[in-house]
Amino acid sequence: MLSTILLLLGVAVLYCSFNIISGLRVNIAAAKRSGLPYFVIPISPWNRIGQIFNKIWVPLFKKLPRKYWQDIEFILNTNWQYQENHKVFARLSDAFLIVSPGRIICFTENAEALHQITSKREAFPKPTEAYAILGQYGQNVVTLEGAQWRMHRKITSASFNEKNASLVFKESISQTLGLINMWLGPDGLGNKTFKTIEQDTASLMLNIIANIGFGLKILWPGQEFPADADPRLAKYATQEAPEGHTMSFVNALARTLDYLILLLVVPKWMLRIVPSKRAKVALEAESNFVGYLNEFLQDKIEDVRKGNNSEGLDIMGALVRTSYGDQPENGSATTGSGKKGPQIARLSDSEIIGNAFINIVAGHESTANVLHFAIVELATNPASQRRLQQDLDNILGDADPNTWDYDAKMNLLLGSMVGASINETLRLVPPVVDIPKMVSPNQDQPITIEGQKYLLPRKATIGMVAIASQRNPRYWPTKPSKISDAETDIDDFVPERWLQTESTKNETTKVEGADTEDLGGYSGSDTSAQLYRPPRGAFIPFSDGARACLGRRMAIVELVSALAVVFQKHSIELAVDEWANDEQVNGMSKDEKAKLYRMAQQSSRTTVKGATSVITLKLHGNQYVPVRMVRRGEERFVNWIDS
Ligand code: HEM
Repeated sequence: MLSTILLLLGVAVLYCSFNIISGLRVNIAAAKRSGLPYFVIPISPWNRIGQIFNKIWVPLFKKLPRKYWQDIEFILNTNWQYQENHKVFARLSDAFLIVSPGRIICFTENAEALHQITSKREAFPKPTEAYAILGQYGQNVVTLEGAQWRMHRKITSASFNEKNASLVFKESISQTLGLINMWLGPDGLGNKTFKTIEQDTASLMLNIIANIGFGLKILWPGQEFPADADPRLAKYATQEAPEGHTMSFVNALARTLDYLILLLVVPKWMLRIVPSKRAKVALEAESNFVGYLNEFLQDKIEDVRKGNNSEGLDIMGALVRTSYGDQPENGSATTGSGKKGPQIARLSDSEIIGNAFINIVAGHESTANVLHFAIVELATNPASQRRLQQDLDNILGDADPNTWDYDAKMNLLLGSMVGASINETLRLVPPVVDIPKMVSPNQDQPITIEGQKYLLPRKATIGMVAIASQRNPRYWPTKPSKISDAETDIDDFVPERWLQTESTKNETTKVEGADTEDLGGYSGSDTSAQLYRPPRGAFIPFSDGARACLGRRMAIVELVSALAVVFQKHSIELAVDEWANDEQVNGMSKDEKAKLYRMAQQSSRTTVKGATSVITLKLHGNQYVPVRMVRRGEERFVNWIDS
């Protein structure tokens, strides 16, 4: 008996070893054919099990002679895209392959290559398995490919139009005024240190998408539920758990997002039995959140059946109408099943919930991260903050934000330091650092870099390392760094670089076989015509092509309005409490204050460098940059530092 077990084990080990070795040989041969530099690694950096057992196999791998791992040591760090970014490509090549027995990954930061990849959706589709985490509550426009994706994209994109962008502008202004009230405190004077800027910007963006996208009114502390609002929506608004729930809607969503990976990776039955507080909170949050979404779905079905229409993007209404309305939504007409007559595409309830979930998540976390980093960077770089305020004075004067006109002001703001600061933040700390694609399984695909053709192996995964091309000095105007001994300021926050318009580097090469179908969503440029235009492919914080971000115009409008409202009448300063209290600061000379602020600037820059990418790039754990909001004219530092 024992010998049979041993024999079977031996055969299994031999079979696995054979598969590993032959897989590696096939992949190395394909990598050689590609013409790109390649590096061999025993376990793919995108292998989930490899990631979990990182601490075991990596030290073993490093026991091999240095020459086998020194070039690719960076890849063993899961946060390398943000920490190393362009430096890796400068050392290795604009595009290179990482070859393991199970997979080939092509990492590239080359703008020409990135432009070709995003322009040809069928040759370079999405590797849908990488999106499993976002499909937990139902398949949706982010997690699908092919004909199903096309159907979801057409249905969801209908709401993202320019008419709704002006509603987003209005709502963002009103919500940001609510946030400012909270930051200034009950006496309205501000100048108190707060450490919650990341959570607060997340609340702001959640309030905006919940209201404008779903008609849900979430309240700031001290606000009351409007008397004329639909009473069915009151339960989403409160900070307390309403009847039938053990957590408020906002809390359930925030905790579900915190534990999204845990909820995906660990089976539910295991989470139920393990004696862990995290597991308990994760399950409670998820059950509350899914409960809210289901109740919301039922309310919307009732509305659609009664013919009630909501204002705004009404994303849930658009989704529900495809399945429960008489008329299919724009573009959802055919599934191409080959039967006579057009087939009406209908989303299942789980797909409706999946798309609602993805729009709430995608619609608030990324935008909140960008606003958070933009405010922190402007506090860290007072000269840029002052220049931004000058532009705001010229464009808006001291007009009440509630009277700002979208058509008259939006383009002016986009072409000013406001647009420049948003772009610079997206360049340096984009929420998505590495956008995954793959080579179609049918055949190898050619790409051209500087006139040279390369052949990307079929089925290879692609990492479009946006954050590296966005820090490649070849594509950007630079000057010597003012804050470090680096040769250029490419890694520094310098929004002023966007104000240089004389560049001629922006000619776009025509991509042969590029997609031509209009699949909805905003098709204009991400950057204002008044600002620097980098070469196509070098600036892709929202990705590009048919699968570019659906919400990019909405995000830009939210960010422009929020920054304009915050800085029109207020300044943001880094808090210095760690080194001196208010009384000590008041007694300091200018030189002493400048020295003090330099310490805060240094500390802020170090904290921002510690951001990590878990779904999106942000400050995880207990990291934060403490700041103060003050009324303009009452600054202690930012009205003169670095002048
Ligand atoms: C600054 C804010 C944002 C950034 C940087 C951003 C970035 C991105 C990126 C890089 C992608 C492509 C992801 C991939 O291919 O894997 C994407 C897709 C998407 N984003 Fe955004 N996003 C932002 C805000 C928003 C907002 C506000 C919404 C909606 C309200 C939204 C909805 C979506 C959707 C639905 C997709 C999937 C599109 C498709 O695959 O067809 N995003 N976003």
